Amino acid sequence: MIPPPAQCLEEVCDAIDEVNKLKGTPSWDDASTFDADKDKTKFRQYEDACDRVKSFYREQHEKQTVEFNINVRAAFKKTVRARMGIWEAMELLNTLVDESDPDTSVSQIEHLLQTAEAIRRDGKPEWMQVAGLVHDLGKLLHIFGSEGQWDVVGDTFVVGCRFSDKNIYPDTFKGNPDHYDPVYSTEYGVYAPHCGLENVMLSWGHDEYLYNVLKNQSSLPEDALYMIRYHSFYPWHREEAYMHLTNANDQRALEAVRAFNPYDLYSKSDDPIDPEKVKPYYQGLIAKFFPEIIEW
Ligand SMILES: O[C@H]1[C@H](O)[C@@H](O)[C@H](O)[C@@H](O)[C@H]1O
Ligand SMILES: [Fe+2]
Ligand SMILES: [Fe+2]
Repeated sequence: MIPPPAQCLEEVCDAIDEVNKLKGTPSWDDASTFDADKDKTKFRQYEDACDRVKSFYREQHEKQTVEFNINVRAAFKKTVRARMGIWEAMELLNTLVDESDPDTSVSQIEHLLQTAEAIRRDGKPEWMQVAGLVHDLGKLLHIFGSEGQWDVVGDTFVVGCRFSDKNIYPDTFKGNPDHYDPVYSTEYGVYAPHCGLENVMLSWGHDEYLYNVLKNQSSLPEDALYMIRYHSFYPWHREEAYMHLTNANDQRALEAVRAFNPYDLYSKSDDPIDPEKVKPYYQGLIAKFFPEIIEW
């Protein structure tokens, strides 16, 4: 049945939800029941974090300049770092211990599987399970030869305009030369008001890298790519910083990322998973959304 023409914004939104339901794209209103029983005060306690986490962020906040971000993107485009499939990439990543993360001591493959399994248990669509499965694979950058962990892991933020004090450890940006730049230190910096996040340079790391690798090498829907690209952008998706740079399209992205976040964060306390047990299931999903070999 063709729905009657919509009268107002609310009806337009309802109509979009209706179409999405038909397509199997979830509406994010009924996002997650998964985090209800989690004690959220146990996660992301940066004030109480160990020195490893604090010094990680000091270094990252001092070194992620506009200049670095322009150069690293140019270098990214020049080469293919490796050729391999998704599962192989997950196994390779397993050697990394993330210095920025106060909440997980499990290996990276386990974190990916815990995220995917939590999404699966909640009855979410296959593409979202896959987003969970791969979302941190960008951390491979560290194995391919990044400068350190500061250009791979951790929360992301905008470069090219004033650093928001909603970032964690905001004082540490005083060590970043951009903090004193006459343009980069202003509210809008190099950006026009509401230019949209796609036109904004986020600090370089596993989100930006993986998004760029997968956008042309998967059949994942746009919402999955938003989840990958913005999952570490806590100052935005949790603290609502940088809203002066977003446009209407980013609203959809925000809903998708917020729907994804509890699975990423709160599954860190779930029971361990044996990769071999779930491998056949996820290899089936991988085959649906990715070519056998990815150019990393
Ligand atoms: O420490 C964590 C970790 O590196 C995650 O992979 C990233 O997405 C988070 O934003 C960050 O806080
Ligand atoms: Fe991540
Ligand atoms: Fe994660």
